[in-house]
Amino acid sequence: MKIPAWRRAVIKVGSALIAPDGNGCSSKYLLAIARFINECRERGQEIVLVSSGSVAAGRHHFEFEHNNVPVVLKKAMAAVGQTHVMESWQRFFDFPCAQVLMTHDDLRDRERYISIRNTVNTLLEHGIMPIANENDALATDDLKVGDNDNLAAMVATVVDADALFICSDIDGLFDKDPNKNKDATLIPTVEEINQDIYALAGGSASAVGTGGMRTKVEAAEKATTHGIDTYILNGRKGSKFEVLLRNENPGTLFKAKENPLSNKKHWLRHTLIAQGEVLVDSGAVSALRNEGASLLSSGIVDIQGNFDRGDAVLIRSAENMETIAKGICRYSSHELIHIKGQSGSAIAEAYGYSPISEVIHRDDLMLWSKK
Ligand SMILES: Nc1ncnc2c1ncn2[C@@H]1O[C@H](COP(=O)(O)OP(=O)(O)O)[C@@H](O)[C@H]1O
Ligand SMILES: N[C@@H](CCC(=O)OP(=O)(O)O)C(=O)O
Repeated sequence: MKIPAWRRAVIKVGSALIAPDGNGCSSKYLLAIARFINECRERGQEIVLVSSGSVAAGRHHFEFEHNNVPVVLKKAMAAVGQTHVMESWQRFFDFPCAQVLMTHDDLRDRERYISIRNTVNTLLEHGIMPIANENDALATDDLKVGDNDNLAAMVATVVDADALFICSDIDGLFDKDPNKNKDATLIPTVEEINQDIYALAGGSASAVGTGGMRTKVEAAEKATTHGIDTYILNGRKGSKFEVLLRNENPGTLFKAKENPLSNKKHWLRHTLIAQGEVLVDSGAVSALRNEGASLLSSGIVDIQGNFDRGDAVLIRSAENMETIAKGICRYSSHELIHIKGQSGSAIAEAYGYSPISEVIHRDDLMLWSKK
């Protein structure tokens, strides 16, 4: 069966392919990937590469105890390794490549998110191939995406790709970890990513990989809800790229959702991290779910966590703790403690000012589907 046609794709290449020995870059597996990229470009298709490997490529410059690499050393490895990663890729191409480094902090800020999109689009318009990676040399844990599978899915949504190819050291998603189970079988197509699919996905077995299959399924969920077909394929096998060039499924295809989320709703759902929780009463739950209403202060029962104005929060039912929605809150947690449960007029009377009545405006709110 033929796979859906695509015009713009993100290809994610893991560390195990770039630095298979965990010590410097190797062209062993990159040649076949580069050939595929060249062929796609000749066909008029656009490619954005998300390349891991900066830490693995920079390791050999440092001395360290193998099981205990300090974070500061990893960042230094990434800084020097990133130049090797770029050099490695550029050698294969007659067209220029451009380095685009980002952190999660850049993606959750709406202006910087749009700025990344504009830069990448401009590079593509000029025939330059963007090569993205996390800015590991600078980012601290709370500013990071942390793995390049999720980063690649975010990049794919930023640039409105039609396809995401995750090249790994394994043929695709199996019904159990094939590195531990000889009888594992490949799942060629996933229509719906649910808890059963997550339950199959284990961690990484390699010394250089991050996240294993779990982060790949998370990435597939992010991308497919944006309408992007997502594939996991074995980047160690050059034949898999020939399969792709014949428009056939090279591994596991996670099918794109037919009714993708809008750009802003997707960003809210999959990129922003909730900084706290707002517990609401049953009236508010019903107004949010059934009437398309904004969240007003009168429906708020309790607040959990510390957050600032403009942070994302989860809205949960105080009755059964079910998550109802995620939204951008116009008040800080400290402000909400004072105005929770009160109507606009009561607040005006008590405090002598008229607050904005919507704590979370409808346009800044993303409903969860009902259990
Ligand atoms: N159900 C599964 N199907 C396939 N691979 C799995 C599964 N569960 C865990 N894995 C592991 O995930 C690994 C791929 O992830 P990872 O090592 O992070 O690679 P990469 O560097 O390409 O991101 C596989 O080699 C395999 O050991
Ligand atoms: N940003 C890191 C890679 C993180 C990562 O997800 O690695 P991998 O699982 O090999 O794709 C680096 O360049 O070393």
